[in-house]
Amino acid sequence: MATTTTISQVGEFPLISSMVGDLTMGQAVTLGPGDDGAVFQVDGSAVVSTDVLVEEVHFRRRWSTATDVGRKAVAVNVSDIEAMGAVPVALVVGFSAPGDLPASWAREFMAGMTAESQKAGVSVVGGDTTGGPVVSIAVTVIGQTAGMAPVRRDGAVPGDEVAVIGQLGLAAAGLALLGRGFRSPRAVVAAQRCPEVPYGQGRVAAKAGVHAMIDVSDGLLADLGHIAEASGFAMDIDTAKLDITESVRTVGMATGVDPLTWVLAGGEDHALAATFAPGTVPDGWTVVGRVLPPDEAPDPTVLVDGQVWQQERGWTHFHS
Ligand SMILES: Nc1ncnc2c1ncn2[C@@H]1O[C@H](COP(=O)(O)OP(=O)(O)OP(=O)(O)O)[C@@H](O)[C@H]1O
Ligand SMILES: Cc1ncc(C[n+]2csc(CCOP(=O)(O)O)c2C)c(N)n1
Ligand SMILES: [Mg+2]
Repeated sequence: MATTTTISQVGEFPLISSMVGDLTMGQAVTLGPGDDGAVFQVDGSAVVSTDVLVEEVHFRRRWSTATDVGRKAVAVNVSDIEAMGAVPVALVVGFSAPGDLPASWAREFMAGMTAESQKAGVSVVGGDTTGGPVVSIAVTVIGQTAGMAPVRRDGAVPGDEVAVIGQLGLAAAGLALLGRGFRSPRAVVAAQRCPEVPYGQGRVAAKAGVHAMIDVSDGLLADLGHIAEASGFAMDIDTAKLDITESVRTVGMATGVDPLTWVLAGGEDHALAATFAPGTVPDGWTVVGRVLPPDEAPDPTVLVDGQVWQQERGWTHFHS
């Protein structure tokens, strides 16, 4: 019977060597993995963000390959740097796993991180590896402002156009499918395994003078709600302007779910949502609503077709 080599059989330091062996460093990196710290240059202010992925909470090993999880760990982190209008530079990864994890899983996870890092233009410069009860991944990403002000959540003003770029609803539709034991349509399942982050578009928005921006990790309404609250103004989303992808409609029909609920409240697509002065929305972005003056809507909330949305607005941890 074939046996699988586990990470406990390999041992901590040989495991680390096998995980970092194929990493390549970008030009800004002067010292990569191997010392007590990594060293790299940033242009302007450093922008830092961190995101944790926990097995059975953010992914299941029977739903996603190690490569998918590695790619997702990079994508969800770089997405926050995009949302700040900054440029990603470096990542560090905390990796915990049970001793019986196949060593190949750990190596393929790093191959996924490497592939997505190359797509996003960022280097994995270091990390930490420990034992733990389940696979847990904590990635910290460092970006640079490179001559532009960081884009915050509190800059929306009445009259702004609310616009999005990237996918909406696919990852949630994919989760619904995987949870029911299906593996197709492929596009939605792929989006749940790893989102298609619109790399570079955060910077495009910053150059266009975007007023406020966020990445859609929990759900469009929940995340736009953070902009509304931070800025102190309400927004109205016009559902007729939302693009509901054909595959999301198909999954909705098959499962008896209104696909609009995934587009409005499904998390994990890591699209970008932002507000712009009228007429300044960059090419490729879709205008889906507007920021309202206080006399039209006094509470800083997100309305849907002018009405209060009575259903879920997005994902929250710790819900029962
Ligand atoms: N344990 C913590 N300690 C300090 N700050 C935290 C902690 N958890 C969250 N924050 C901060 O609270 C804010 C909201 O956190 P959250 O994880 O919701 O970030 P997000 O960007 O909205 O989501 P995502 O990372 O999924 O895109 C962020 O500024 C984050 O840095
Ligand atoms: C096994 C499994 N169960 C549920 C989900 C759905 N899910 C988990 S976290 C999250 C929001 C973003 O998280 P965070 O706020 O931590 O960035 C969503 C929609 C999943 N992906 N896998
Ligand atoms: Mg975010």
